[in-house]
Amino acid sequence: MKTAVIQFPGLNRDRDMIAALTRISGHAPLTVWQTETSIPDVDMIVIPGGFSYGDYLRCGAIAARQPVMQAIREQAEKGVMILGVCNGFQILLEAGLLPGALMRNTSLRFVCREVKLEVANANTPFSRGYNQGQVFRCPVAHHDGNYFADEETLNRLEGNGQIVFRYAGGTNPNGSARDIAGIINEHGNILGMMPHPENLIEPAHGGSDGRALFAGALGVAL
Ligand SMILES: NC(=O)CC[C@H](N)C(=O)O
Repeated sequence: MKTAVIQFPGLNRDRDMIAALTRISGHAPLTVWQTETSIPDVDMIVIPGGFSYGDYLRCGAIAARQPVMQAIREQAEKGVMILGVCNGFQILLEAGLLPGALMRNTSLRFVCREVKLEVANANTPFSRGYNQGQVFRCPVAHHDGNYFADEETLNRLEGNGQIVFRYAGGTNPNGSARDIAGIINEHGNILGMMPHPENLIEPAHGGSDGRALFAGALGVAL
């Protein structure tokens, strides 16, 4: 399984993502800078978290308009798996690759803590490493994680099984509609999620609940 990690100025979780992908797949991902207009053939492209362009304008808005996004769009159309985590999720929304928006947390504070996630749909390439309904631990760290979409869109996401992860056990940290933590596109190859599974993959992190996401997506053993 070959992977690529996209880099924008201001991201800070790219190193964690590269480490997670390397440890779990056994291969270092390619790194692709935002000015590239093509992406070599890989099985999964990851947009990691952080503060691209200092979160100016809106989180992810400037990154979403850089040249590499056209290349991501082309790969997505070919069916390549695209994963956006946190700022990566914000970028996918700003690029129109996923529906809805991420607004300021209802607390108006940056929230850095652990939450519980429930697998609302285990039948996707990104969640197949978990069981349907499984609840697992995952860290979050963001100030704009409050997922919003109009009722019609929320109903459609729900009806199609496009809500993949939900905050569980009253741990919704940001006010997201219907406790949404992660959604997938209709075609089933683009996933955006606010929490950071790459930060809980080995005992030194205090647990390895995030590992199944990558192992499942990459088709490797846990
Ligand atoms: N960890 C992250 O990716 C943070 C995303 C974004 N900068 C926010 O705070 O909402």
